[in-house]
Amino acid sequence: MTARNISRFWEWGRKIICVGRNYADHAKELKNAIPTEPVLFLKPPSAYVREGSPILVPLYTSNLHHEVELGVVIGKGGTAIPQSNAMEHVAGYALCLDMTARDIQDECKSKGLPWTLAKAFNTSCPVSEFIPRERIPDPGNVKLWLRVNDQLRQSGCTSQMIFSIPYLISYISDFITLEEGDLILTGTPKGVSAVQEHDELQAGIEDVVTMSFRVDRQD
Ligand SMILES: O=C([O-])CC(=O)C(=O)O
Ligand SMILES: [Mg+2]
Repeated sequence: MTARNISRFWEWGRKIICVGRNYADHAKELKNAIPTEPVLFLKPPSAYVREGSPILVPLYTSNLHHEVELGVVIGKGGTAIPQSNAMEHVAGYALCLDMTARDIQDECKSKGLPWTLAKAFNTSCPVSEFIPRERIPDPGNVKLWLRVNDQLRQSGCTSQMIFSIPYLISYISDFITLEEGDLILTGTPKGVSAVQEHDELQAGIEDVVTMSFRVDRQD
């Protein structure tokens, strides 16, 4: 029997926990209040898409947005993890996109309904290759960027996060047990905008990784 390899965590079928409004500049651009506690939502493992496969625009949206985010891959599970030990639970990182049907999210927000169809559809979580934690010694200070058809749309630094990675791991694990292979999306900086069929998205963590995805309409 071969041991499972964390570097293909997206094949493990574990959960994807997303943090929203973790950058003040992004909360402001969508006219949301700055949160006093992390805003959490989930994506299913079927949301994963890897380079080489397209991001598919759901048929029900006419305003699909990109959100570039640092993803944290859990290496050691736990419940009620103290902040002081939190980084021992991290196996590594991945650059992620939190693809969002903004029109559907707006409708859900105004009706007080959950964001599931806005956030959790197939291909709503493009991910880069796995980045072992040694390659990002200070995850609280890395630059993220995203370009659409070679135009810079998002550029931010994880130092702008409202809630730090150790805080998020500790907070989430108080309510949702973290398991090896889980992924935490840590929120997006400002600059989110719409993408169309045939667009090319390129994103990167400065000096660490780049990835590219094409946008296609669903048949
Ligand atoms: O949809 C939103 O604005 C919330 C979110 O995911 C983020 O801030 O990254
Ligand atoms: Mg997001």
